[in-house]
Amino acid sequence: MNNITLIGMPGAGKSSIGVVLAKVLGYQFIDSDLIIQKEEKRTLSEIIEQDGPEGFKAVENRVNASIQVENTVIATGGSVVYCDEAMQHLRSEGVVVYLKISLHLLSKRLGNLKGRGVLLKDGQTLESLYEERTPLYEKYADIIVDEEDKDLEGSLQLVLEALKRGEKA
Ligand SMILES: Nc1ncnc2c1ncn2[C@@H]1O[C@H](COP(=O)(O)OP(=O)(O)O)[C@@H](O)[C@H]1O
Ligand SMILES: O=C(O)C1=C[C@@H](OP(=O)(O)O)[C@@H](O)[C@H](O)C1
Ligand SMILES: [Mg+2]
Repeated sequence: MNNITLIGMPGAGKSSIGVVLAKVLGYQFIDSDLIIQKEEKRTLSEIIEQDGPEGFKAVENRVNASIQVENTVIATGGSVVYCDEAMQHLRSEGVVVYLKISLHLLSKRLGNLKGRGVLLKDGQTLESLYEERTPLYEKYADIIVDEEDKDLEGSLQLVLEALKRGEKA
């Protein structure tokens, strides 16, 4: 209960903002990507390579749906919004914050998508992935924080302010 779950595109800052957010609030921090790796005893890229995108989503759903923590900031992987059971669970255990970043900024921030292990269909562009996922992030978000063009500290402040206001999407 009382968890803060961060969702958003890969590179939006869920992992890097999440750990500092937890420090500021006196919360614990977990990154569900790291839990997946620990439980599977494989890296994310190994899981994607060996099990394919659908296999990875099944693992991602199972692991995220079984997270049991309190007063914890949870940084999820960008593809968790394909996992409805996991998202319903995370929503029931606290507030879900969508870290929104513009496609323009994201393209500048992200280098090699494949190298980062992003779940792309063959030939899919970042733009098409962004369009596919945006409605899903919006659907599951209680709060949407637009990072605009802030640095990490600036984005963190925006998240803290939004949480304080308790803005509902
Ligand atoms: N305003 C910002 N908010 C968050 N991260 C930022 C920001 N500006 C630059 N970055 C950089 O973008 C990257 C975000 O990566 P990461 O935290 O791994 O994202 P995610 O977990 O959402 O994939 C980091 O290298 C971080 O330093
Ligand atoms: O968006 C994606 O398809 C993915 C994002 C990654 O996490 P980050 O969002 O933390 O980069 C990781 O879960 C996996 O490689 C797939
Ligand atoms: Mg991350």
